Amino acid sequence: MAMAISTNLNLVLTFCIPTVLFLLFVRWLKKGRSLPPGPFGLPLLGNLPFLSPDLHRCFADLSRTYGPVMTIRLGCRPCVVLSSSSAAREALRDNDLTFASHDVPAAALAAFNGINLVWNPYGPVWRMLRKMSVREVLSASSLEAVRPLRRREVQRMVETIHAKEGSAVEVRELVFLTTLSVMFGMLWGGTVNDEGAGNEFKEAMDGIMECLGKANVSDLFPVLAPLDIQGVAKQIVRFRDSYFRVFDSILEDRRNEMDANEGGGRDGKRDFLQVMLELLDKGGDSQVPLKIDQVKGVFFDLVAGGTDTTSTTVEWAIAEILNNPDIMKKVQDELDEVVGKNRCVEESDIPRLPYLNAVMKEVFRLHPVVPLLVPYSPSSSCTVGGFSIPKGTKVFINVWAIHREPSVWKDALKFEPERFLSGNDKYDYSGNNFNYLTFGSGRRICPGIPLAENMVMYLLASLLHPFEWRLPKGTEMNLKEHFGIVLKKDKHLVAIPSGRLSKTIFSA
Ligand code: HEM
Repeated sequence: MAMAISTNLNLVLTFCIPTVLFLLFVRWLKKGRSLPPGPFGLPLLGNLPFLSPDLHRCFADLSRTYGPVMTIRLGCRPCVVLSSSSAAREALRDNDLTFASHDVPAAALAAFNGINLVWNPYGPVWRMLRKMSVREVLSASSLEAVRPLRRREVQRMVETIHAKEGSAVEVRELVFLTTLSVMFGMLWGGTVNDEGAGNEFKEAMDGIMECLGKANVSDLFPVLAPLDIQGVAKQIVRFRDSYFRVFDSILEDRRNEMDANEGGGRDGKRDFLQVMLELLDKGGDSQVPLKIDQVKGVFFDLVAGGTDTTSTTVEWAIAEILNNPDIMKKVQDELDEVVGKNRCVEESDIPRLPYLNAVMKEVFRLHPVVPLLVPYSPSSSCTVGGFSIPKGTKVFINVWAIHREPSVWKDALKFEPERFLSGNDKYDYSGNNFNYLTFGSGRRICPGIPLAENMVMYLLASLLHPFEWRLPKGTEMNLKEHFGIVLKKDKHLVAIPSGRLSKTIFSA
């Protein structure tokens, strides 16, 4: 009897399991048939074993074989990569409402479920949070109101560099701390240096960004997400909690100040924190209630979204300029002509620096720091390039590849700011020119464009007007990229500054 049961069990194991696996495989293949073409992958693992870590490059190479609308299987998940301007236009303009929500990675879901801007689905909460951020922080009038703050922080950076003349400086770190201070100042009047909050916040933010950048089994095999096999969800929640603690202490200080000033803000100013707290006390705007966690989520988005991107762009710019001495000379000649040698650059000089502006545009083209944008998740099935894309597919838009398309960009791989000097108007940041999409397009286009444009120009001018830069002896320029949510330099740029203007103008 026992032997008969064991034989039956063996039969089941020998025939049924392979049959079930085979049927699952056939279903998986059939399901994929209506999707755009793409490289053949392995069952379960998909194309994972064959992809290189530089996803933007790897996707660009594959799209030359499989076309501008291509399927890639990341583990169990079929994803679609769009690599041409016409495919991007079809998604982000012709199907803008369908492409109005981002795909939410498992780690982001664990830490920010519904509380921030980037990963909130399109709808009333997202609209309210975005409206608040633009109106109170990123609009022209809000930015104008904090011009002195940017001036103070940029001057601080210049002083720091003066103190380090002749020694090696890590450019990105300096610029990062400056942009972080600007963001802190704009949001709640803090700075990185004089508040203990600065370092703790930075640590928590770095931790969260690192977790978000990890290849997470939970994203590749969503059925396994509840197990959190690598512990990424657990880690990110720990970092988020430590960010929340920093925020709570800032909040408590502000509440105390408000009580002491009978509801008024710090020094009578209404910064973003103040506005959000007043709104919170009112219970939200007329349609949507606001929760304290959403205030924390949006703060995080603005700081994280504004600092890494800006400082990485400036680092790429200085690297390219150092690599092209002619361009360095043209930038400095323009600065000397417009600003002169007897005063510091001011923000008001920026509109009169067309060559530097062209340099910035060329950096945005050749080194778009968000190379695949923030991946999308179509809210219903749709058609792009004649292929159907099912609802909920993760869709990447390879801006990095679009910006290097040889039929659009002459000498596409060359760093050539001059291309933006004639016909400059053709390439702005509105997201209407689908050959040039550094800030994305459509409903999710970056809301920080005016600040980003202003900061990149002001920082570059303030690095290049007062200083000459050279590489440390025995080092060579390395323009290799390191793929991540933000496309960084593989090795951070280290350069040596030396003064080119009289120091007395900086103490004036
Ligand atoms: C060089 C600087 C910057 C670049 C290249 C950049 C690029 C981008 C890109 C590509 C997106 C995604 C767009 C899409 O999904 O189509 C984005 C979204 C976003 N950016 Fe920026 N950004 C920069 C600076 C800033 C700044 C300074 C802020 C604010 C302080 C900011 C805040 C945001 C936010 C909140 C989102 C999410 C918007 C949403 O989902 O509705 N960014 N950015």
